[in-house]
Order: sequence, then C-alpha cells, then structure tokens
Amino acid sequence: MYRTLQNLAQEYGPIFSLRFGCRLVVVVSSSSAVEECFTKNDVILANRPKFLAGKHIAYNNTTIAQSSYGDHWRNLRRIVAIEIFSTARLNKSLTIRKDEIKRLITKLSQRSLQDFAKVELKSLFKELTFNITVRMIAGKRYYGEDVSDEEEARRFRELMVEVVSYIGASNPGDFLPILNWIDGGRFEKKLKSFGKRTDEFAQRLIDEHRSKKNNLESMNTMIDHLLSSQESEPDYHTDETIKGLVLNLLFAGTDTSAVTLEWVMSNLLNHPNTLRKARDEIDNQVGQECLLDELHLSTLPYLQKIIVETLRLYPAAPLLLPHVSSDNCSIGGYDLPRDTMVLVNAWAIHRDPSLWDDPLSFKPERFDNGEGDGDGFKLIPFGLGRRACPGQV
Ligand code: HEM
Repeated sequence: MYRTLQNLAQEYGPIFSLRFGCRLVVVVSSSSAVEECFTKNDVILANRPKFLAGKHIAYNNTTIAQSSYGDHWRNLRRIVAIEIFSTARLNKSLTIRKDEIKRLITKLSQRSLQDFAKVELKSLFKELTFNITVRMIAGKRYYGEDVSDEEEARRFRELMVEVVSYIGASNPGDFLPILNWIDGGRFEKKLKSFGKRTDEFAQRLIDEHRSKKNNLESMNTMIDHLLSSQESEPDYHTDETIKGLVLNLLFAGTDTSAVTLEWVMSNLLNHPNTLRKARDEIDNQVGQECLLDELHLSTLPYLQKIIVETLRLYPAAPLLLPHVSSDNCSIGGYDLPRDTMVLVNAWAIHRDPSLWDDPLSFKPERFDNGEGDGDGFKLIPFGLGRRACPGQV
C-alpha cells in the first residue's frame, strides 16, 4: 500500500491527496511543506492513525509508536529515554553491543579463514540487531549460538517473521473499511491470534523476570528496571505497559537498523574508493589490532558520513510513520481537515534535485562541503518533531 502511494507521489508532485472512502490521505514530498508539518503543525500532526493491527497487537493503540499524542505517550517516551537511551543505560549496555559485534566478526573471519568466502549478510545483521535489542530488554539471545532456550527462541523467531505481514499499512481495510467486511473478518481473526501469541510471549518474559528478581544476572535489563518502577507506580507501570514497550521496541528498532547496515555494506562494496577511504580511517584511528573498546563512531567522521549518505538514499522508513491531524490545519496552501492522514515522503525529499547536488549518486563527501547542513528539513530519515525516532542518538 505504502509503495503504491510512494510511486504515485513521484508522479503527482510536492503534495497530493487521495480519498479512500472516508479517509483522506495526503502525501507530502516537498521540503518546505515538510517544514510546515514539523514546525507550525507539529502538535496538530502528532497523532497516529488507529489501524486494526494497533487494536490487536498494540494493546488497543496504547504503545509508544501507536498511541495518540498526550500524557500517556509522553510518559512512554520518558521511559524509553531513561531506560534505553540515557547515557547511563547506553554505557551499561555497551558490553552487550561489543559482545554481539565480536561474535559477528569472529563468525565472518572463521568463514573466510581458508579462502575467499561468499557471505549472506542480511540474516547476520538481523541476528545482530535482534540479539542486541533482546539482550538489553530481557537479557536473552534468540539467534545464533548460545541461545538461552531453543524452544523459546524458535517461537520468538517465528513471531518476528510473522509480524512483518501485519505492521505498516498491510491492511487495505484500514483505508477502505468496506474491504474488512468483504474479507469476512479473516484478517482481523489472524491479527487477534497473533496478538494473543505475542502477548503470551511477552507476559512469560515479565513473569520470569519477576520470579527471578533477586538473581543478579538478570537485574540490569529494561524489564527489571520497569518492574522496579512498577513497585513505586503500580497504576502506571502495568504489565500491559511493559509488554507494549517490549514489543514496540523490538518491532521498531531491529529491522530498521539491520536494513540500514545492509545498505551500508552494499554501498561500500559498490564504491571501492569509499571502501578504501573508510578502511584507511579505521586503520588510522583504531589500528590493525582492532580493539573494540577504542572503536567509537565519533572518532570516525568519514564512516559517519557513509551512514548518513546511506540513510539519505535508502531510508529504512521511506514514508516515515503515518501522522494524523488532530485539528484542521494547512500545509503548502492546502487546507487539511481534522483526521487527515499525512505521509511524509522522506524518500522523494532525499532525492530532490532542487535540494541535492547529483542526488542519485552515493557521495559521502557531499557532507564535507556542508551539503546536508542549513536546511534541517531535507534530511529526515528518523522523522522530525515530537514523534521523531527516539532511537536516533
Ligand atoms: C536506522 C535505524 C532507524 C531508523 C531509520 C528509524 C526510523 C524511524 C522513523 C522514520 C520513525 C517515525 C518518525 C515519524 O513518525 O515522524 C521512527 C519511530 C520510532 N522508532 Fe525508529 N528508527 C531506527 C531505529 C530505532 C531503534 C534502534 C529504536 C529503539 C530500539 C527505534 C524506536 C522507534 C520508536 C519507539 C518509534 C515511535 C516514536 C513515536 O511514535 O513517538 N527506532 N523511527
């Protein structure tokens, strides 16, 4: 569905709207209109649509990515900022990230020990991002070797494959409700069953952490911290809030990061000059004895530019996440009624020839001349404003 809208946006210019039954959808593909979305109308557009999937797999649209703008959402953002992305937590979880990266590098070096070897990186990057996230949240590994519990890991992996068919705009009935009726409720039935299974899975994780509360090994995960907060604020940190956060962070943070890593590797392989410069930078900054302890992105500016250029050309969420207007507003001279769905076409803005020099070429060096500076509305892979990605640290 989103791909169709994205293709249509290419044909129909900076702003175009479509009406699906009672739902008005506006796709914004111009930087100046995006500026209006995230400055003048940032609060008005800070709501999310209520999709059927949100009802059944996001606790009736109350999780961080699905909930309406307001006190509950603000609280969830605060929890994520403190429990996952605060400097203290990021420092504490550094050992997890280093360990998982070491495992990946070891695996790659073992495979190429004898001779040049072909490696399928996509699944390895997925394992990396899932293992890092699940370890930070629940202290478990579900992919590769040293899996905590094989049967539990298998169930988790299956759920993560299945979820792809439910999230995003996968249900045309969310746009034309009559289609839900024609479908005879089959999609909703599947959603209910999936929601029940994910809920049971997340509940088991919570119960397990609750019963092992004094086991020091599991004291440092996000679930443990949230369970401690539950003691002081039981009405707010309910099991449902915790389950919603766990599932939302897994859905939102793993695939996006893995896909970006895959594009970075693809760009490096297709641009030997860039690869050589990146390798030189690592050799100079870190040396041949790659000590992960000393490896930090802030000391590798060229590598940073490679990642940013990759996110420009291949944003993991080309239309961001859908926003919904909570009041009447205007964008680019058009009046939008309340309850309009607004899709921001980051993909088109990142490739707009009026904003970027030679937009389709992969050139990390463009950022040497400050090409991405100045207009903060032309590079938006993580969105902007209140609903921007909390993972952009
Ligand atoms: C390369 C990696 C990533 C990209 C490109 C990305 C991109 C995005 C985008 C475009 C949005 C929607 C912004 C909007 O609505 O305007 C978003 C939202 C979100 N992201 Fe990310 N993301 C990434 C990684 C992560 C990670 C690692 C996490 C957490 C572990 C995360 C958690 C979230 C959450 C919870 C939201 C919903 C925020 C809200 O609605 O208030 N993301 N992300």
